[in-house]
Amino acid sequence: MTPAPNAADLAPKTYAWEIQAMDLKVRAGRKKMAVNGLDLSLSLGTHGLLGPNGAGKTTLIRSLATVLSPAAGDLRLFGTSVSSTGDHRNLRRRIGYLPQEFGYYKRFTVREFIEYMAWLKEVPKKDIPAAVQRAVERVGLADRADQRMKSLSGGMVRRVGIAQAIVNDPTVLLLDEPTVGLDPAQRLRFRELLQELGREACVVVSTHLVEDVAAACSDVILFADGRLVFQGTPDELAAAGSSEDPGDSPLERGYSAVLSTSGPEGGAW
Ligand SMILES: Nc1ncnc2c1ncn2[C@@H]1O[C@H](COP(=O)(O)OP(=O)(O)OP(=O)(O)O)[C@@H](O)[C@H]1O
Repeated sequence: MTPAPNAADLAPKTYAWEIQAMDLKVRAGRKKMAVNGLDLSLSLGTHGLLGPNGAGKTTLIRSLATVLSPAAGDLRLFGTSVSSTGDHRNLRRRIGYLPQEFGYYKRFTVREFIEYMAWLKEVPKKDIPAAVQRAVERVGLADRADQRMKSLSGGMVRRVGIAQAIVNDPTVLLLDEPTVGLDPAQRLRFRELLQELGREACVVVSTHLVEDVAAACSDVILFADGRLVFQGTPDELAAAGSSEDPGDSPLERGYSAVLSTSGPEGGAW
C-alpha cells in the first residue's frame, strides 16, 4: 500500500523566505559574538557568502544548520522560528549541510556512507537507494560508489560531502567552502551543479573564491566582522569597485571597495 503523504508535503508554502534572520546574534565559543546583529532574507537561488577570514561565515552557516543556537534576535527557517522550537528534526529533514570539515567512517563505502546520512535525514527507507544513486551521479562519483571512503582522494571526499548534503533534496542547502580540494574540471562541474540546485533550493555557499561566486551565484552576501555589509547581484558588487581598488577582476575590486568602506577594520587583512 502506498503510504499517505505527510502533511508537510501537501501543505502549500506559507512563508515568504526560506531563511530569515532578524537582528540575529550568534556566539562562537563562549564570548565572541561572531554574528552580531544580522538582518537577512533569502529565498530560492544560489547565494554566495563572502568575507575575510574570521568574518563569521562559518558561525552563520552553523546557526542556519541549527547546530548553533541564536544568542539573541530571531532566526526563521521555512517561516518557523528556530528559537521557539526545541525539536529541530522537522527543520533538519529539509536542510542539507556540508561543514568545513566533516566526519565520516573510513571503512564505509561511498554508498554506505551516503545511505547512512539519508537515514539520519529520515529519507523514507524505500526512497533511499534511488536518492543515493542520484546524489553520487550528481557529483560524478557513480563509478566510485562501492569503494571505501579511506581509498578516496581529498577532492573526492569533498564531493562525497556534497553528495551527502543533497541526498535528502533539501530546500535549504548550506555549503561551507565546498570547492576546497576540487581540481579545476571538478570546480567547473560544481558551479553548474550549484546553478542547478539554486533553481530548486535556497543555497548558501561560503567561499573565498570570488570567481566561483561570479560564475555560479545569483546574489552575493558580503559579511565582515559579524555583519552584513553588502547584498546584491555579482554585477552590483563589481560596480562598487574602481580601477583604484585591489583585485584581479571587477568582482574582486568591488569586494575590496565594499570592505574598505565597511567600518574601522573593513579593509584589514
Ligand atoms: N570556538 C571558538 N571560540 C572562540 N572564538 C571563536 C570560536 N570559533 C570561532 N571563533 C571566532 O569567531 C570569529 C568568526 O569565526 P568564523 O569561523 O565564523 O569565521 P569565518 O568567516 O568562517 O572565517 P574563515 O574564512 O577563516 O573560515 C573569528 O574571530 C574566530 O576567531
